[in-house]
Amino acid sequence: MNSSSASPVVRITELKRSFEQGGVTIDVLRGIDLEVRPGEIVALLGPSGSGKSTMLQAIGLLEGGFEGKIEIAGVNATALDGDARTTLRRDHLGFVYQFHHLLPDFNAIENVLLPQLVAGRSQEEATARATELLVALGLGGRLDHRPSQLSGGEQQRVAVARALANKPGLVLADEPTGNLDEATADRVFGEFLKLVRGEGSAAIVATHNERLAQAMDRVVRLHEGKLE
Ligand SMILES: Nc1ncnc2c1ncn2[C@@H]1O[C@H](COP(=O)(O)OP(=O)(O)OP(=O)(O)O)[C@@H](O)[C@H]1O
Repeated sequence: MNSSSASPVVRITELKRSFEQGGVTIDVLRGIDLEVRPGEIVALLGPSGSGKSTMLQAIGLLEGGFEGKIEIAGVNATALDGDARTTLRRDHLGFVYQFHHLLPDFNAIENVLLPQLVAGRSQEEATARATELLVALGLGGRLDHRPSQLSGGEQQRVAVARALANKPGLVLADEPTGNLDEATADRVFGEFLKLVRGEGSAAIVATHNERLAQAMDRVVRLHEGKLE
């Protein structure tokens, strides 16, 4: 089956999200439709405040309060209860944020192991997978370093390895290199793309950076609550 005929890893229909602030309603997402195919890497561009993070949080099943439909791997997530959503998220989604959110008391390999153990993988299997990913990201010599003993670029690489650990069909990345200097951001972003492509995962990557966006398979733009 080629990727154009494969069913989408995510399908969003008429996604809407508003916030009440001081008695005023702000309509941030005003009806978003998007389909992402397996292995497709989509850049989500838009100015600050346009709703990129809000959209990723909805797709990541991290927040309620929206209208519309979100299907992940063919499952209508909007119809699920909390536990079933958590399982769907764990089995199909990986997350990378602007700040690494690694656990400070655990070293690199443990940070990548933990989500796999939660998903029921054996310690041996999880260790092998974590090592494979960290080595692929050039961190073979940093496996037992804690986040505070790593550079910013290294911390983000560990966060990338953690996001991919459970082989998610879809990675959601919110400004994944936004906290790094330009040269480091370019390097880490290149490694991120290579690894995601190698793994065959799809991704939606929110960014301000037009140049990084052009390296992806497709660019969509958020403007006044709609995708262009
Ligand atoms: N919990 C909330 N309560 C009220 N308003 C919110 C809340 N979360 C987001 N907003 C508003 O929604 C709009 C979109 O925010 P969002 O963080 O999604 O934008 P963004 O495109 O990711 O911006 P940036 O690129 O600066 O991260 C903003 O105007 C923001 O103030």
